[in-house]
Amino acid sequence: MAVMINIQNISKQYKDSDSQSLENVVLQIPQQSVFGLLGPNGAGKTTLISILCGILKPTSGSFEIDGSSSVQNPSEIKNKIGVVPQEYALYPTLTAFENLMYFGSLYNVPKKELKLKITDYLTHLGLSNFMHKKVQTFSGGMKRRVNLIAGILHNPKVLFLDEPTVGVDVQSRATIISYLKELNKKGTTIVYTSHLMAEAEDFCTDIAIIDQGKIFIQGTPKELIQNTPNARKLEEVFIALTGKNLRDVV
Ligand SMILES: Nc1ncnc2c1ncn2[C@@H]1O[C@H](COP(=O)(O)OP(=O)(O)OP(=O)(O)O)[C@@H](O)[C@H]1O
Repeated sequence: MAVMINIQNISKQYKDSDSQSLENVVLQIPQQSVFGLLGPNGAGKTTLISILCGILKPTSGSFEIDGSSSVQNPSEIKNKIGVVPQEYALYPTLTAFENLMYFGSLYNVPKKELKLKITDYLTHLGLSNFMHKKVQTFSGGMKRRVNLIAGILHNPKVLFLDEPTVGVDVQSRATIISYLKELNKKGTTIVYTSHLMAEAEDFCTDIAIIDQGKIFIQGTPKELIQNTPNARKLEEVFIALTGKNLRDVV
């Protein structure tokens, strides 16, 4: 197995917190996998993804992406990854096209190439008729699709998505997942978080279940189901490992 992301003993404790949000996380994410990072609320998924994207610094530990080290070559990593955050990162008063021209220019994609790409991606994701409309008039599903395009304009080798289908209708979700599958087929490694177990079971080639900052288990959906007594689907594996207790914290 060729490894795309190698995570070595990452721990994270936020400044104002008395417990660790990640504790000695060790993970290997295979090249060209669709890797699902699953866990209950507060498990540490966003924290881990934010560290891998360079948005947060770990308290200890390091990682490599495509052979580039987070300690020695963080700027090399920046060019290899794309990020689709949970919150919309779009300017509401700009059009979809203007938003994407802005995000593409941050990665120095040449203007002519950028225009062609934006038109192509918006068309593929069913938004060709809305290209020049302001994003503030868009539905949640339309914003999610523009948010996704913003993360892939520079052809990243690895794409991180934090709950890319949250709050969207069935149609938008199907469009997003099938587009991501196409990207993956062409070579992009995808790391994604979700609370939707059926979606993850269908979409992911590999899964890690995280809870209270620790990785519990890693494997293909099939392996995880086969290795859990009486489980027929991923949701049952998830409940068997993480329990039924609510994870509300204030
Ligand atoms: N900025 C912060 N300061 C202090 N603690 C934080 C901060 N951000 C997250 N935490 C804590 O770190 C832990 C992990 O949070 P994180 O957001 O990574 O979980 P998550 O798995 O992404 O949850 P969700 O599914 O709700 O998005 C939680 O206990 C959370 O309260």
